[in-house]
Amino acid sequence: MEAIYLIGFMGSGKTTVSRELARRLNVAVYDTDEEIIKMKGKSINEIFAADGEAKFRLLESDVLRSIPSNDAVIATGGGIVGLEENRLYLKNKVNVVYLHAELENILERLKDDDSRPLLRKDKLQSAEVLYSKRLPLYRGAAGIEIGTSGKPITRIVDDIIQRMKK
Ligand SMILES: Nc1ncnc2c1ncn2[C@@H]1O[C@H](COP(=O)(O)OP(=O)(O)OP(=O)(O)O)[C@@H](O)[C@H]1O
Ligand SMILES: O=C(O)C1=C[C@@H](O)[C@@H](O)[C@H](O)C1
Ligand SMILES: [Mg+2]
Repeated sequence: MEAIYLIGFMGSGKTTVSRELARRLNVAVYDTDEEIIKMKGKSINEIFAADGEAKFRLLESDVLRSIPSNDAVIATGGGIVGLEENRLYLKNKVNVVYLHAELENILERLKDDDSRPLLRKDKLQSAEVLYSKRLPLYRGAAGIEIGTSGKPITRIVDDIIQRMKK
């Protein structure tokens, strides 16, 4: 099976959906954020604070390329589409799924979660700017778009399985 790459904004459900989707398809699951956390032995907040976002992006790009592109579901970080080299890498993959959620839903999902350095409470205005900037990048990189607002995880997984190419 060609790997399924999940892309989308923070809180769109990539990590949550990837686990259930991999379980259903009986394949391995990877998460670029988790791989980076394991590699560095630090949280994303700590990596951003100590090394800066640019360094994190380089690591993320390396990690994306190190993950097998067969028999796997891959949850990516919300900012993976920031670098052109990653957009081009994903463009060549068959199953790139953009999980779409309205910003309003995202902020509600993440209101008690402070693990994302680019979505701090004092930065909500910039979240809107980032969301608008990223939207066309996700849509440009993905061959499949799945709406997630108001949908339970099992339904999102069903929708992906129905639309994936083998
Ligand atoms: N369809 C959904 N309905 C309701 N809550 C959801 C849905 N999808 C995800 N969530 C919740 O939103 C939160 C964030 O989800 P998750 O960590 O999977 O997002 P993510 O896309 O991996 O974000 P990031 O880019 O920051 O890694 C979790 O608490 C999760 O339970
Ligand atoms: O959207 C983003 O830029 C990010 C999303 C998360 O998955 C993490 O990769 C990190 O918090 C940055
Ligand atoms: Mg995630």
